[in-house]
Amino acid sequence: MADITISHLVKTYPGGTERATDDVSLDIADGDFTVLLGPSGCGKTTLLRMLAGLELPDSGSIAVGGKDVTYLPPNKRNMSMVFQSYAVFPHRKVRYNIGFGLSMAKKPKEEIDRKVAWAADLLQLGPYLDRLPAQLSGGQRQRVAVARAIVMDADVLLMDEPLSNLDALLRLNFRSELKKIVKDLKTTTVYVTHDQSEALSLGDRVAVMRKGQIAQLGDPLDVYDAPADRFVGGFIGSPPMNFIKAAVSGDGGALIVGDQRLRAPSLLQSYSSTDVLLGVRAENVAVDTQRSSGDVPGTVLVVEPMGSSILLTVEVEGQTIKVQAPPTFRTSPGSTIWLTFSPNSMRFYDSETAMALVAR
Ligand SMILES: Nc1ncnc2c1ncn2[C@@H]1O[C@H](COP(=O)(O)OP(=O)(O)OP(=O)(O)O)[C@@H](O)[C@H]1O
Repeated sequence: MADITISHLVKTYPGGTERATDDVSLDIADGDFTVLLGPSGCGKTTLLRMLAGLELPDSGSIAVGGKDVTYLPPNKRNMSMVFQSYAVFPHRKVRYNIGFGLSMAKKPKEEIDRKVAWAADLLQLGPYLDRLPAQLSGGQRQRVAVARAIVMDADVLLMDEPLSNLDALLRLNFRSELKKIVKDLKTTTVYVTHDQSEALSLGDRVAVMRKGQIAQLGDPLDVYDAPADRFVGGFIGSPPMNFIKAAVSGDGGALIVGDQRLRAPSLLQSYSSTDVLLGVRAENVAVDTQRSSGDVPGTVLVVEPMGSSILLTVEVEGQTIKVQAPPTFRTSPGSTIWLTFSPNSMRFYDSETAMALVAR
């Protein structure tokens, strides 16, 4: 069993004024693929490096399989790490690079050969085993780094932005390959990225980090569908979630957006006479050129055909939002269109704290 229990990890770098991780606690089940996601500087690499033993926390603890590893050196933790920079030895052949960790661990040659062949096969590196890294493409070099990590039979696989040096297409292809490989291996994996689409596609769970803390932890689709606060809604999704200033009527029955009154969901009944933020995803706004079927008028500012949809920038009651219209929808800048917010996909946030409203 290689479940991970992270408890109250605090880390401030020497000379730093802010905590790089600020009381982070996280439980990761055996075999789970957990993604740490967040903007630059939010502390995800620091958390990963503390898991690896490359940094020590000021306080808090890390247990793997029930064993406290907080202050163990990296080589005593049975973890493998894949870095963003590949970190392959340039003057050594692919074969040597993949088997490096096993050689260091003084494994028998026969075992090293067998595992290198297995990993090379899995990552389609068989034909390149006798090449030098410089004779490989970026994607192939990244595969070598992954192969080197998986031959180790580690309890935990740690990956720090492993796809960030690849171009967009390669990244997309390798992402799905990586997902399949890690799923087959069933190794507990912690993966750091600032790319929200990578987090959504790869993770069993995603921990969205902000300023050294976990802002939300959950199934990627749940986090996408119901962000815990405005920060998470704005960070996950492309385009980000729309946040529209609104108010609840005095009787709690209506949601007021500018001059428009919409039926308020039952959640809002206990928030009568309160200013709220309405959160709605671009794909959950229906559009029509006719008033009859729409609730709220908007003025089209920008029309961007995306192939499978049309992305509209629309001004609604003095606020700008993004709307994803079907590819057949025809409009032009300056036109008035009618919008309907799908009731089940409306989310509500406190207008001051920007935290999701809960039933009360
Ligand atoms: N070696 C270091 N010395 C001092 N401060 C550091 C060091 N490494 C990171 N920090 C600081 O700690 C905070 C968290 O950094 P960290 O690298 O963990 O963030 P991150 O989310 O991984 O960012 P990125 O995506 O840019 O790598 C930042 O404010 C950063 O400036």
